[in-house]
Amino acid sequence: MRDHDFLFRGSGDSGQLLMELKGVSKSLDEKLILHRLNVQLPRNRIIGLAGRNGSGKSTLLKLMAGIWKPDEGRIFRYTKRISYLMPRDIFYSWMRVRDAVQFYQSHYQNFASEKACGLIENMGFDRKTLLRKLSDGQRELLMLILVICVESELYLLDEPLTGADAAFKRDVRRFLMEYLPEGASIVMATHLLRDFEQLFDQILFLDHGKIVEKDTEELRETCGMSVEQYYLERFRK
Ligand SMILES: Nc1ncnc2c1ncn2[C@@H]1O[C@H](COP(=O)(O)OP(=O)(O)OP(=O)(O)O)[C@@H](O)[C@H]1O
Repeated sequence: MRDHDFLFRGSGDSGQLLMELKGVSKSLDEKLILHRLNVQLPRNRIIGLAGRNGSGKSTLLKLMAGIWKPDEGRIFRYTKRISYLMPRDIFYSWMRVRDAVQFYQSHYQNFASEKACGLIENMGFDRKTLLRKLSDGQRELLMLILVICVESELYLLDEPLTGADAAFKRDVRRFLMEYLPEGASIVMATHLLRDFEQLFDQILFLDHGKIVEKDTEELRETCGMSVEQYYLERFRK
């Protein structure tokens, strides 16, 4: 297997795949960001996406989401039910929690309103609160709840949590395990490897435009390393 190839072990059956990238390259402002990537996204996996600042994580997620097109190569999507959470939310500051819910209700046919309202209440949100009065962590959590409640098969999450405290992150891990629709997959770009590695089945590291894939269980068992330790070793230079 070439270093930049990510091939899910035992796969090859596109029926079990949600997406496949073949030879995908992308340049921005004439700078090569992603170079001939081969990526397969299977069902029922939580996949971390890691790499240094500027390594191309957001670029890759935008390509997967169909927001940007590759310069070279092809992306095969085997599902149309893809939800993308961008790193910054798009809501106006005059909006309240209930307006954000309504925005999702009116924009996404497959938005599970009842589930969203229940979760929002369970997580302690008041529907009347102005979004600008929420803390960064609360706002991130709200956006995550809304996006997970769009019933999808693939969730592309671009740094969903940056301002969350430890207890919050624990709640979010539980929330993702519990409320992710059956068989759905997540690709989550994050710098918070220590916080989320227990959640990840696999991890994709972006390194100089290429991808290195690791099975997290294998890393722990065979190499005796956590994802974060591996990352620090590999990206030391
Ligand atoms: N719209 C754009 N136009 C030109 N260059 C861009 C654009 N967006 C990103 N870039 C550049 O592409 C490279 C990859 O950016 P990207 O945002 O994908 O990285 P990232 O891994 O998500 O970074 P971070 O971890 O800091 O969020 C960076 O060098 C960035 O400056």
